[in-house]
Amino acid sequence: MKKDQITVHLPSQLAVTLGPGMVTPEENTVSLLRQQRDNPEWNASLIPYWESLPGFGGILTKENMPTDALHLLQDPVLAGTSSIIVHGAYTRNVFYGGKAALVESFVDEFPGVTLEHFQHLTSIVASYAFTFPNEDGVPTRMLLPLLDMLNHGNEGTANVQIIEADNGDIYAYTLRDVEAGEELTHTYTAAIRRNDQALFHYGFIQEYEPPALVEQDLPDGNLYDMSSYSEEDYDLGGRLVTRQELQRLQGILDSFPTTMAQDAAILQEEKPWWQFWGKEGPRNDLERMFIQYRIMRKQALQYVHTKLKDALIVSKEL
Ligand SMILES: C[S@@+](CC[C@H](N)C(=O)[O-])C[C@H]1O[C@@H](n2cnc3c(N)ncnc32)[C@H](O)[C@@H]1O
Repeated sequence: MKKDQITVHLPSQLAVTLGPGMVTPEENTVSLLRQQRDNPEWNASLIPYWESLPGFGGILTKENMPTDALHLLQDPVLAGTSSIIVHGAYTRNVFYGGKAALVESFVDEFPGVTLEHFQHLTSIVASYAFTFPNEDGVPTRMLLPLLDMLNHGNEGTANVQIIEADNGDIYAYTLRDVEAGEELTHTYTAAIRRNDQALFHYGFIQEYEPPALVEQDLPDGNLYDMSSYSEEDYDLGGRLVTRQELQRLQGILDSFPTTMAQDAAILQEEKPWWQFWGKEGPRNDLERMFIQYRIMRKQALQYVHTKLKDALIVSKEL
């Protein structure tokens, strides 16, 4: 396909509107469940779409990620008090009626919808939905069949862009020429190029060359916003080329309980089936990813630390 060609055209009536984009995915999920219950014909017409979505365990995000292995991340932010645990608790809290403004009792309003079902659906809403303005210009979250089959590609790599036309129809069009057989990807948000954000919001991580710092390791980084700093600020003459910054990075590196070599060895370990509650050694793909996450994080810190040290030596500050 050539650049600027339409790869998918989704008529507006096929969009599943979930409500305002600025509320929590839990609220959007309650709205989805109500629509499914109140419009059985519409719901039935979408069965092929519902069936195309991942089943239990097929998607793990901050809403439904198991917490017993979070320590493997060696990441007090992701596994700490402001993060995956808190988000999981919020989702459960909504289900158990702790947010009565959303739903007083799931059991009464949605008999048959289990906590597991609600967590799973919320995770899908959080990681599959798009936000576009509705006819009044209000940012609105919606599920877009077909278009949500596209994986994320970082800026510069992604080959399609998704836009909403004035009539509400949604299009994916090519950003460059695309070879036959090439996977189509679009950039969900620029922030996903940082692995803590990718893991938190979408349940995956990516390898980079050169390695990329996670968001929270940049001086003003956090899980919700892009930091105003980047690795280029560690280049010679860059605004992060200071001895204090070198110490800050060293402090983070020193805080890890294992080295990269130890992590690599742990990743290779086969966990005997009887050692289920052992301290280390991955038991499944999720645990493997958690250990890979901490390895990639350390690689990036080490890479940037070396680059910064070299810049300080060249500029005679060290
Ligand atoms: C909107 S869905 C994309 C379609 C999904 N892969 C599927 O088969 O249904 C978003 C989810 O796909 C996965 N995903 C998207 N981009 C990815 C990528 N670049 N690498 C790995 N997984 C990705 C993540 O699980 C993410 O939460």
